[in-house]
Amino acid sequence: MNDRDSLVRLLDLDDEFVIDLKYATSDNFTQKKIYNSSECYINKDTAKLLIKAKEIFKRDGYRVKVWDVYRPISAQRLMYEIIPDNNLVATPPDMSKPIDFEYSHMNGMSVDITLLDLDGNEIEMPTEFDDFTEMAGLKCDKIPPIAKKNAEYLRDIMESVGFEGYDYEWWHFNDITNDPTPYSDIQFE
Ligand SMILES: C[C@@H](N)C(=O)N[C@H](C)C(=O)O
Ligand SMILES: [Zn+2]
Repeated sequence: MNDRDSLVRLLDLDDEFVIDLKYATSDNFTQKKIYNSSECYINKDTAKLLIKAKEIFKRDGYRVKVWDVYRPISAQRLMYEIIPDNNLVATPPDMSKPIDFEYSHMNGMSVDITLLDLDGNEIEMPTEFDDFTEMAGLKCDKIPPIAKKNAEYLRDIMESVGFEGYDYEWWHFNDITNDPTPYSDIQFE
């Protein structure tokens, strides 16, 4: 299987997700459009977990909005040049050396998501997407109670299906269930 074969277009598997790929617009922290396509691609096994979570959210009266999943290595490099802090933007790999692959956006195994109510409004969360302040971490004691409760609910459901939440960003989840596939640099058109 080549790198491309492990990725699928999320909406081809399930059309109930709301896709709002921020990096396909200039409305993101880089202030540049860094993806050519606004389609969301994801590792096909990670997609199964995300669909499982979506079913639970749906039962509870929410929809899932997806801000980012697969991210080409070159996009990761560009982001890291702007914020060179591995806690906030993962350090891009040196592909000339042997690598132990992990879950990552660069193999479509990390997802950045939030929840919408049934009217399509984002529910209250601790911060906006890619707000790189301490408020984005669920351990921050300044988060308003409703936002904290919502973000903990999001995390608890995601963890119940096989993702792991991330201490620095309430919206980011890693697939810790499936074997990591290689990173790739595919620009979807
Ligand atoms: C940039 C932000 N949305 C994000 O995904 N950060 C994590 C740490 C990453 O780059 O993998
Ligand atoms: Zn992320």
